Amino acid sequence: MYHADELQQYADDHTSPEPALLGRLVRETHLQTLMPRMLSGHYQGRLLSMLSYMVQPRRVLELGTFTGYSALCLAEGLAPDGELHTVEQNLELRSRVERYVEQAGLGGRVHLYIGDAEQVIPTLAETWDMVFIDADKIRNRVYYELVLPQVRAGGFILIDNVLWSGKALPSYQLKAADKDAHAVRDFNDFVQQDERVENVFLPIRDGLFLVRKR
Ligand SMILES: C[S@@+](CC[C@H](N)C(=O)[O-])C[C@H]1O[C@@H](n2cnc3c(N)ncnc32)[C@H](O)[C@@H]1O
Repeated sequence: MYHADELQQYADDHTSPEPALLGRLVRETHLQTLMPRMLSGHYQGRLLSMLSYMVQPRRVLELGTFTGYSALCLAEGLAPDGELHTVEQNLELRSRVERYVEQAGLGGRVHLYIGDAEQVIPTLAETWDMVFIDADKIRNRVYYELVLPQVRAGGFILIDNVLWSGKALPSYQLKAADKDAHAVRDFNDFVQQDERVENVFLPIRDGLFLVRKR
């Protein structure tokens, strides 16, 4: 048998390197933000990029931009006329995201909205090929129900942190007051019985749900 850390190291070592621009963004995020571990990082970022190249989406929606790491990854595989729309509630993150979007040559194709995702989603009159839900986990279900009608049949919703540091697992003794963890568990169980979609739970990093609208 092998240790989980060794497995992750091996997977990292056999995954294409992080583009230099993203490496700079990671460094800046660590130096200048309070919770740098929120960004997707090398391994999951390369997976998001790969999924984007596979789908070649025309319209991507992201909820929870943070410093823009996953947005840049998801934008890599956009169709030639594709656009990524990303929503972030923290105004202080705006200038950095916009700077990196420009440096990535994605100006005009990545649209950042500053505001609460629940308020912004209904204002976006788009049909999404791909949605990445990575904001406040307690509202995963709210976001899922808001975006699902806007996702095209056969389109994808990805949801991050569905393991919630292992607290999603039934053997973990959850405190009644741990509302985030209960919400993540309830959401995961809900998706599993939702006949509108097909789903695969990937136990990578902090858990990534792949959901396809039927
Ligand atoms: C886990 S981080 C996103 C990480 C980013 N997707 C990445 O992989 O690099 C979550 C972000 O969601 C934002 N957020 C939390 N609640 C939100 C809300 N209601 N509406 C919009 N953004 C929100 C937070 O400010 C934070 O920047």
